[in-house]
Amino acid sequence: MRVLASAPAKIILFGEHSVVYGKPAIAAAIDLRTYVRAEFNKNGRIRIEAKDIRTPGLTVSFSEDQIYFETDYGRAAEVLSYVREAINLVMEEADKQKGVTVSITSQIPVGAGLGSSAAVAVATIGAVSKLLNLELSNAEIAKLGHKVELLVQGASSGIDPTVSAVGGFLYYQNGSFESLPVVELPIVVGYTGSSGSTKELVAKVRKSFDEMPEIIDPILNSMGKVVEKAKEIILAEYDKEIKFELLGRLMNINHGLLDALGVSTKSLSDLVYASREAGALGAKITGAGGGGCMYALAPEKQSEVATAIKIAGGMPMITKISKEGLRIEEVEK
Ligand SMILES: Nc1ncnc2c1ncn2[C@@H]1O[C@H](COP(=O)(O)OP(=O)(O)OP(=O)(O)O)[C@@H](O)[C@H]1O
Ligand SMILES: C[C@@](O)(CCO)CC(=O)[O-]
Ligand SMILES: [Mg+2]
Repeated sequence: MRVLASAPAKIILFGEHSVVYGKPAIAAAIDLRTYVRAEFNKNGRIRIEAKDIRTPGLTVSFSEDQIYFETDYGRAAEVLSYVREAINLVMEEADKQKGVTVSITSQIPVGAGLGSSAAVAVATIGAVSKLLNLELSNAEIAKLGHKVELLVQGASSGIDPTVSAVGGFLYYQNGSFESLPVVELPIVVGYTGSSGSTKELVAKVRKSFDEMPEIIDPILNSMGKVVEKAKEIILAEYDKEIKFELLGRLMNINHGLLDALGVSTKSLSDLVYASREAGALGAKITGAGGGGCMYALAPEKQSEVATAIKIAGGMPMITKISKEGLRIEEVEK
């Protein structure tokens, strides 16, 4: 038997980082996907084929007629830890230990704030649980995805695996979520081309919080307030124009607060300011930061903002919200 599952990337519209401290956040699944194929194998081992992930810790040295490869196996194995933990949790849940081969292909840039870790965990849990005949709802898969992120990262709010499993537009707080009506947002995502590790960025914010709680706590509280206000605006019966203008202002405030937490970089802020100058109503980091992506809200200015992002050295992506979360694509008996 073979199963192919897929799960989407996400953008965090408002509230990354503060969501780890129990504040609310708003996120949407987008139309970039990670595909995971799972099948039984005969050798009884877990085999992971990650087709588009770079191997860290690889050193190659050349002499005239020979090539030497040295691998830091610890670092190479670490990169697959989201997939390994996802497979282990499903096997524990099913109370079965089987030889399974998992093969991954992904459209989502890695470490770029678009939830590649959550998508790979959710698609793996989806494919392997179907293979083992375990009937799990998408909400249960989201919980297992959250466990995977906690095991690998040490800290995670759970918003990324939840939005990847459930899809659509979500308001999330402390493990509970509410689906919001899908507003077609005219956004442009800008990718700096560099990456940041969520585990390290969440740890960096934690360190500042522990060292200067009297300064960091009010910033996190403000972020929570920005999210509450954004939800109010999304649900209000305003004209689109007013809605976008207000949401744009809140995005700019949220970006400033993220910068104050120390998770922006020069290239991220360059893309943010270039987008605003090209007519975006708002622009901010999306995801953990430290590199990766920002997004801009640019009604009727999407192509101007995309060009400005390109000129500022980034890679623009015009994406749509994906109503669908985890999807079982194929089951071959
Ligand atoms: N296609 C893939 N195959 C295997 N592992 C992957 C794949 N994509 C992502 N990962 C895992 O996820 C890690 C990146 O996760 P990380 O949480 O740091 O960034 P992100 O999820 O892309 O961004 P964010 O968490 O800010 O949304 C990679 O180092 C790797 O361990
Ligand atoms: C930085 C963070 O808030 C979002 C990463 O996409 C981490 C988390 O919520 O687990
Ligand atoms: Mg992640």
